Amino acid sequence: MQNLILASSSPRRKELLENLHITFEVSSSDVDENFDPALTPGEIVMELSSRKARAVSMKHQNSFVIGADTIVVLDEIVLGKPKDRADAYSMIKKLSGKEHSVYTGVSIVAPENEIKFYVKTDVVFWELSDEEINAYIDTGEPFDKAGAYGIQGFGSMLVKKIDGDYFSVMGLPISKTVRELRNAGYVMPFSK
Ligand SMILES: Cc1cn([C@H]2C[C@H](O)[C@@H](COP(=O)(O)OP(=O)(O)OP(=O)(O)O)O2)c(=O)[nH]c1=O
Repeated sequence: MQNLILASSSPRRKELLENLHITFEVSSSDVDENFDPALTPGEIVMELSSRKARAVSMKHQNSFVIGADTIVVLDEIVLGKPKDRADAYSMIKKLSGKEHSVYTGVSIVAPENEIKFYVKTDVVFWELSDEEINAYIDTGEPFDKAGAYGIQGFGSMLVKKIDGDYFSVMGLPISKTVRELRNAGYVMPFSK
């Protein structure tokens, strides 16, 4: 029986994997999320996802461990999670009326190998009034999310257009993740 572990504290990533009705454990560990500013966005999210997966893999040998990391990039500036309300306001204000890219990196540490990849999705926000931005922050939704919004919640109202993978914006490109899990040697049981 192969053991699958999601190395993440994100409820969204857990939900996306649960949709497949496969058995897995959740185990996360704190890793240093600082990165070399010379890296490209794709390299950043692959490096951070790999740190998360490798940290958990050290405690669970012979398992398939999935780590992921999501960032928002606007005009080459990386937006992570907002520190406070003012930071959330400033991020959403910058995103208003513009296109940005969401990068999610995934790393699968398998017993024999490690596979890393990233998915880039372009998202366009409506032009937002200060009132709309403040009302959105009042929902409390921005605080644990890269770019200070969640496309799957109230944040869906901010989004005019998306080009790419919706699930990747939510935090895990589930379809490509499954394909790469198979490539890493994991046998997908399509049972309930
Ligand atoms: C842009 C966007 C991000 N997010 C979330 C996905 C991630 O959970 C979070 C980015 O932070 P991450 O550091 O990628 O992940 P995390 O700290 O939530 O969880 P862990 O490191 O334990 O895996 O932002 C959404 O839920 N919806 C969105 O639309």
